[in-house]
Amino acid sequence: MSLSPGDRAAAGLPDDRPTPQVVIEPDADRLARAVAEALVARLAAAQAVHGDASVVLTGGGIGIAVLEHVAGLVAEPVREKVDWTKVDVWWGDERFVPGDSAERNEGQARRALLDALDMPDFRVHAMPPSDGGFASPEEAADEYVAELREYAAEGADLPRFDVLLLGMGPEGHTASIFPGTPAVRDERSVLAVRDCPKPPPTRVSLGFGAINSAEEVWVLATGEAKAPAVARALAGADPAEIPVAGVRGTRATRWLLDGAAAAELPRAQG
Ligand SMILES: O=C(O)[C@H](O)[C@@H](O)[C@H](O)[C@H](O)COP(=O)(O)O
Repeated sequence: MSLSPGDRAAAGLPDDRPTPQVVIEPDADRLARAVAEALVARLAAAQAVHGDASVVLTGGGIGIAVLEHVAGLVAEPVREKVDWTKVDVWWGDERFVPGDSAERNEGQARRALLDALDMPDFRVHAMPPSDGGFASPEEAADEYVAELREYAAEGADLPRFDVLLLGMGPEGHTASIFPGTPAVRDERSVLAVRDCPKPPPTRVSLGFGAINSAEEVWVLATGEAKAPAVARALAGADPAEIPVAGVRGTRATRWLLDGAAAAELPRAQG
């Protein structure tokens, strides 16, 4: 019998998920290009098995750069094997600001890629904006819980996530789970986040339960400012202090780094 990671933890058993893999590209642009190619291949493979595919997007510089590179691949149809009408797009976190704000991860992703794809609206699962009919981030989080459930298999709360992309901050935050905040110990799949140290302060985020349900979790990091947190996370830091240390896919966890972000890893990893 195979136990879920949560059941294993409750039974005091060690985590049996695959060891994280580290991939290092020389610079941010080559990293974004390599991740874009890997993402297209992963989504095509998921469609070959399931008929459809799903990806969870992140905001942040490298997350959006990856989408721009995917848009470049889409423009080269010979290389592109994804049926974008059969890809569900979710978000790992979102800023609770008006829908037309430049701060929205959704808007950035639309401009970088989604607007260029022929995707049906029902496949694009943006987290609600502050002017979207939900008075608070708590209500917006509840709405996202309901949307996730609607796309889940019978009896489940979460749909299948084939790939979940995450950025990270220099202090180790990921999605909108920040060090030392209540979110690090919150079991719910979607969280309202207030007083976020990185502006804007009010956000909606997936929690660890939802993030770690993904088949593959890909952590993207570039630049020397991220190097200390990358090294601490991969050395097994407490997720309450370095939240990105707490992310794991059920089938794979990949740390996709540029040389600067990998600079403080021990030789065997870097
Ligand atoms: O809403 C956000 O701010 C992001 O989702 C956040 O988690 C981001 O991915 C990291 O802060 C990395 O951002 P950079 O790649 O821009 O450093």
